[in-house]
Amino acid sequence: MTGDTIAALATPTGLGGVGIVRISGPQAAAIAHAMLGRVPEPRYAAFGVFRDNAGTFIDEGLALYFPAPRSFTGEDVLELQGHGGPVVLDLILRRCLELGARLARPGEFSERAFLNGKLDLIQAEAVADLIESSTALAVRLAGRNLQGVFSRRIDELVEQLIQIRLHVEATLDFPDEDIDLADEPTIATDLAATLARVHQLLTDAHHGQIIREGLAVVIAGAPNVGKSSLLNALCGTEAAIVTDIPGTTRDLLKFDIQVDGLPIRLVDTAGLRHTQDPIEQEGVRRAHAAAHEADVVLWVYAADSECDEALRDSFPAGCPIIRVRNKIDLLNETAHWIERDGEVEIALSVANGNGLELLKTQLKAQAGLNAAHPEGIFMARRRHLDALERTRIHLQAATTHLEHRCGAELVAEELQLAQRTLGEITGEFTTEDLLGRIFADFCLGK
Ligand SMILES: Nc1nc2c(c(=O)[nH]1)N(C=O)[C@@H](CNc1ccc(C(=O)N[C@@H](CCC(=O)O)C(=O)O)cc1)CN2
Ligand SMILES: Nc1nc2c(ncn2[C@@H]2O[C@H](COP(=O)(O)OP(=O)(O)OP(=O)(O)O)[C@@H](O)[C@H]2O)c(=O)[nH]1
Ligand SMILES: [Mg+2]
Repeated sequence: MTGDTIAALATPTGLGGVGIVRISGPQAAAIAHAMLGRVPEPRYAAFGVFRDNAGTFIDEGLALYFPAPRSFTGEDVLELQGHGGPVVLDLILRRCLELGARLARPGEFSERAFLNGKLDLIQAEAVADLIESSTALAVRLAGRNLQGVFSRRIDELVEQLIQIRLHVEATLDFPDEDIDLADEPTIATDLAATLARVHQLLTDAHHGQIIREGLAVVIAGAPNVGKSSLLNALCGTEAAIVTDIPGTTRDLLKFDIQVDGLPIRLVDTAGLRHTQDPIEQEGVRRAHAAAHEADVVLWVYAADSECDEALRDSFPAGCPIIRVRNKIDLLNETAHWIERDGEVEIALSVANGNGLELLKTQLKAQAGLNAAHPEGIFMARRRHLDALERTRIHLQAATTHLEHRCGAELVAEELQLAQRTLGEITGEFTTEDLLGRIFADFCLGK
C-alpha cells in the first residue's frame, strides 16, 4: 500500500443535492474517527456529524468506510457524503487535509486502483471514457471495457501467444534433437490464426476509436452541387448559407452531430474550382486542407450535370470516399446506392430528404456500426491501436523468420516482443511515464 493518504472532492464543484469527499490511504480510519467520533462499520452507510478540530459542526452527512483491500482503490477508503455546496465541501476537504491527507492529483484514485490490481489499464481508461462519453452508445462501449470485454480479448491473444512460445522455445531447449521449426506444422498455423485475430482486433479497435473521438466527415466537391444544403439537412438546422450562386461558401463551417450515437464532426467547405477571386482561392485552399484531415470525404456532385472526375485527385489517397450524387429529384429518380470505381455512390436528394437515411447508414458503417456482430465493438484509444499495430508487425516478422527458416531464436524473440506489446495495452508492462500521461488526463477526484 502506498504510504500517503489522498483526498479530493469526488463530485463536481457547484451546487448539488449531495457532494462527496473521498479519501484513500492508511489514514482513512483515523480521519473518520477524528471527524465523526467513530469509524463506520465497513461498507454500511453511517449518519453522523462532521466536526472541525474544535468540535464545531461543519455538516451532517453519511460516511462510508471500505477497509483494504475491498475498496475502489484497494486501499482503505472513506467517503464523506455531505451537502452539495462548494464552501461546505471545501471545509470538509480542508479538515481531511489538516488530519494528514494530501490533495489527490487528477486520476490518482484510479491510478492506485490500477497499481493495486483492482483494474487493468484498459478498465482504468474506460472509467475516464465513461465519464467523458457524449452519447449513450459511447457510454455502452466504455461500459463494456469496464466490464472487461476488450481486456479479455487481449488476454486470450496473450494466452495463444504463450502456447506458441512454449512450442517454439521447446525446440530451443533441445538443440540436439535438431527439430526444424518450419517442419512443425502447428506452429505456422497457430501463428497465422493469431495474426488473423490481431487483424480483427485492429479493425474493431479502429471502430472503437472512431466512436470515442468522433468521425471527421468533410463535405467537398464542385460549387453549387448542394454541399451546404447537405450540411444543413444533416444538422437539422440552417447552419450554412445556401444560394444558387456558385461560390457561396468560403469559410469552413463545422458542426457536430450524432447519428444513432455515433459522434460526427461535419465540415462544409468551399466549392472546388479554379478562380481569380483571392477570397475564394483561400476558401478552396482550406477545403483541400480539411479533406486531408478527414476520416471520410463526402464527395458531392449534382445528378443533372457531369461529375468532374478530375476532382478525385483533390482528395487524399487512402481516405475513404463516399460519393454523393445529389439532386436526383431533378431527374425523378428515387434514392439508391451503387458501387462505382470501388466506392459507394449514394444517389439522393437533399431537397426532399430522399436518401439521407442511406447516407447515414453508410456513415455508421465507417465505424463498424452496421456489423453483423455488434458484441465485437468496444471503445479504444490511439494508444491501443498503436500497440496492436506493433504487435502485428512482430507477429509478421515471426512468420517471415519461420518461413525463411531463420532459426527458432529469431522467431522466439519476435513472439516475446509481440506478447510484451500486448501487455502494454492492459498495463501488464508499463512505464511510469506512460502511466503519468494516461492518468493526468483524468478529472480531479477520479
Ligand atoms: N459513492 C460512490 N459511488 C461510486 C463510486 C465510488 O467510489 N463511490 N465509484 C467509483 O469509481 C463508481 C463505482 N465503482 C466502484 C468500484 C469498486 C468498488 C469497491 O468497493 N470494490 C471492492 C468491493 C467489491 C464488492 O464488494 O463486490 C473490491 O473491488 O474489492 C466501489 C465502487 C461509481 N459510483
Ligand atoms: N433540386 C435540387 N436543388 C438542390 C438540392 N440540393 C441543393 N439544391 C440547390 O442547389 C443550390 C446550391 O446549393 P448549396 O447547398 O448552396 O451548394 P454548395 O455546394 O454549398 O455551393 P457552394 O457553397 O457555392 O460551393 C441551391 O439553390 C440549393 O437550393 C437538391 O437535392 N435538389
Ligand atoms: Mg456551400
